[in-house]
Amino acid sequence: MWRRRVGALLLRSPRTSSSASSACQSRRHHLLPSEEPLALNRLARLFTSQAGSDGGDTQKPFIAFVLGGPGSGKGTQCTKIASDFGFAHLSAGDILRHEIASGSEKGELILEIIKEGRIVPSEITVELIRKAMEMNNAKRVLIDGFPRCEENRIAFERIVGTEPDIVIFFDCPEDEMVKRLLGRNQGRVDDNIETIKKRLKVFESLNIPVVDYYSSRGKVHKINATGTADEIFEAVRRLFSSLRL
Ligand SMILES: Nc1ncnc2c1ncn2[C@@H]1O[C@H](COP(=O)(O)OP(=O)(O)OP(=O)(O)O)[C@@H](O)[C@H]1O
Ligand SMILES: O=c1ccn([C@@H]2O[C@H](COP(=O)(O)O)[C@@H](O)[C@H]2O)c(=O)[nH]1
Ligand SMILES: [Mg+2]
Repeated sequence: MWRRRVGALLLRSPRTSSSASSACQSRRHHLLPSEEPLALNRLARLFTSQAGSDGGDTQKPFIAFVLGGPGSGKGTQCTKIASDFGFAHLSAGDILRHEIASGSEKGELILEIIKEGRIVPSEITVELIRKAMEMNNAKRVLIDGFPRCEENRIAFERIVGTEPDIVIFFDCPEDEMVKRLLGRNQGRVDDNIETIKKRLKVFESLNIPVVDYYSSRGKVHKINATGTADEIFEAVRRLFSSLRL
């Protein structure tokens, strides 16, 4: 049942991508039509490998997108959710930084984009996330810091063939986010005031529309991200305890 739906979604023409692509990246970054059957095969493997004890039927993982501005505390809260609620934590930013560290040609392109606070082409990020999901083979997945823009969202839904079950949105004032980022001290190339300003602009103009889209579909859970990490996690804990996982 699930795989049939995946197939239908993958074979669907990308109806909305042309209008969304200009808002995020140029169209040359879309998957070529000839690549789609390959994606379908890979995806069939992904969800076939998750057959549970329900007679071998494929089982879709529970997916939570975790969104919020730079420094809103997504990574901090995801670590806690993963540990208390048994989720795999896939940070899109970490996955991209891992690709940079691998020394690949793709990594060089990613590094230049991250330094400028821009958004990496959708097919690069979605493919890396898809691979990470396949390797994790988890039944509950947090996807931290993705999708960054409408084009990312559409590419994920088309290539992975599903929507998130829920979207967590950490709502934090800009001055607090800037303070946290400048104090993070993890040697990130984008934790400097020039890049932070660009990231905040990109967040407002491209990421908020994704939150609005999922709000209109009733999927967004907004969490006040001010206060201590433990105080915020109390609200997060209440939410996750109320979910039927
Ligand atoms: N509630 C909080 N109060 C104060 N500092 C916090 C809080 N939550 C996280 N931090 C700190 O703020 C910094 C940014 O947090 P974190 O890395 O979790 O944010 P993020 O949303 O993942 O950021 P990015 O989008 O840049 O990856 C870290 O140094 C973290 O320890
Ligand atoms: O889906 C994504 C996620 C991240 N990026 C780029 O990486 C940096 C850092 O991301 P964090 O989530 O803050 O770790 C972000 O500013 C983007 O440049 C991306 O392009 N797409
Ligand atoms: Mg983070």
